[in-house]
Amino acid sequence: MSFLPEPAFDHGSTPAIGVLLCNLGTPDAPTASAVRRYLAQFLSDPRVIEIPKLAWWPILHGIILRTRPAKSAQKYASIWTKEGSPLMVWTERQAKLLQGRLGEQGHRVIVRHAMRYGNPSIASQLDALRAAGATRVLVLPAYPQYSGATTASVIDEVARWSLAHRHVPEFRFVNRYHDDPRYIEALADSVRAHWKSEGRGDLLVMSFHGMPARTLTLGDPYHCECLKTGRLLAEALRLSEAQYKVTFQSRFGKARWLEPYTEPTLRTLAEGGLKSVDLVCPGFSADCIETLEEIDMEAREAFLHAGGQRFSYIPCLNDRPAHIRALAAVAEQHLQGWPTTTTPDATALARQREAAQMSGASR
Ligand SMILES: C=CC1=C(C)c2cc3[nH]c(cc4nc(cc5[nH]c(cc1n2)c(C)c5CCC(=O)O)C(CCC(=O)O)=C4C)c(C)c3C=C
Ligand SMILES: [Fe+2]
Ligand SMILES: [Fe+2]
Repeated sequence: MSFLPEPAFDHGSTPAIGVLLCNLGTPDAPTASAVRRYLAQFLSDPRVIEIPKLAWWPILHGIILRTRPAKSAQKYASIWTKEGSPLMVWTERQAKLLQGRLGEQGHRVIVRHAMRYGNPSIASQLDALRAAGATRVLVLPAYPQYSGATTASVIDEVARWSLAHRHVPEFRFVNRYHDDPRYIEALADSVRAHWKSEGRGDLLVMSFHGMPARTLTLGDPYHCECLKTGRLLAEALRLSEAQYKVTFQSRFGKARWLEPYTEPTLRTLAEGGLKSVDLVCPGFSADCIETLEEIDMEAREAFLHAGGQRFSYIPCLNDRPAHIRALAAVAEQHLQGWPTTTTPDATALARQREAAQMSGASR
C-alpha cells in the first residue's frame, strides 16, 4: 500500500475536536435513479446483508435494483419536503444545534453531519474536519441501540477512510446510548407532550426498526437494547406492562425478522377490539421514510382498516431541545479527559527546521 502526500493538519490557533453526527443516509432525490444509486450502496454493505456475495449479487442486481427503486421513489415522494429528505433535513439541523451546545464547552469543537450511504459521505466530512484542524474526532452514530448493520457499519467506514491516510486523527466512537437517562427522559418528555396536546390512547406501541432474527442468536445486542429502551421508557412514563408493547418494523426480504412485527400486531390488536393507539419510534433519532410513510401512513391505514378508531403517531425526537441536550451530554461524556493539546506536527517541524537551516546558511 502507498499513501499520497497530504497537507499537515491545519491547527490554526488551537487544535480542534471534531464531532461527526452520522445517520443512515437517504437518496439525493425522490426519483427511481437516485433511489437505485442509494440502495445499491446500502444493500451492497455486508454488514446489512449477511449473505455470501455470490448468492446475494444476482438477487440484488437482477431483481431488487430493477424493481424496488421505482416503488420506493413513490414513497419517498410522499414524504419529501421543500428542503429535501426529512432524514437529511433533521440530521443537518441536529448537527447545527449540537454545535451551538458543544461550542459552549471551553474547547474548540466542530460538529459535522454525515451519512453512511449517499451524501454527505463520512469520508468527505472527515476530510473537512481534518482540513479545519480537527486532530481528534468523536464519531457519534445517531443510533441509540447498537447493531452491526448500523453502528458497526459507520465504524467500518471511518476505518476505510483511515486506510487511505498517513496521519490519522485520534478517534473515539459512541457505540450506544439506549439506556442513557437523558435520552430516556427526552423520549418520555415527547410522549407526555404529545398526550397533553393530542390526548392519550389505550396502548403505547414502541416500534423499533427490525433486524433479521438470526442476528440475535449470532450475538448482536440490538434486540436486547431495544427491549431495555422500551422498559426504561415505560418506567419513566409509569406504564404497566399491559399499557405498552414493543414491536419491530421495516422487515426486508423473506427471512424471519425480530418479532412481533409492528403492522400485523396493530391489525391483530384492532381486530381484538383495541380502538385507540399511540405509536412512538424510539430507535429513530429523526423522522424518515420508515416512520413517516411506513408507520404514519401504512401502519395507520392497517390499524384503522382492521377496526381501530384512533391512531396517533408521536414524531421522533428530531430537533426537540431535550434531544439535543441528550446528544450533547452523550458527546460530552465521551469527550471527557481528551486533552486539546496535540503531538507536534512532524511536517510543520520539519519545515521549521529546514527554514532555520536555510536562514543559517544564508547568513
Ligand atoms: C434505526 C436503525 C436501523 C436499523 C437497525 C436498520 C437495519 C436495516 N435496514 C434495512 C433495509 C432498509 N432500511 C431502509 C431505510 C432506513 N433504515 C433506517 C434505519 C435502520 N435500518 C433508516 C433511518 C432508514 C430511512 C432512510 C430514509 O431515507 O429515510 C431502507 C430504504 C427504504 C426502502 O426502500 O424501504 C431499506 C431497504 C436492512 C436490510 C437492515 C438490517 C439488516
Ligand atoms: Fe433500515
Ligand atoms: Fe420501510
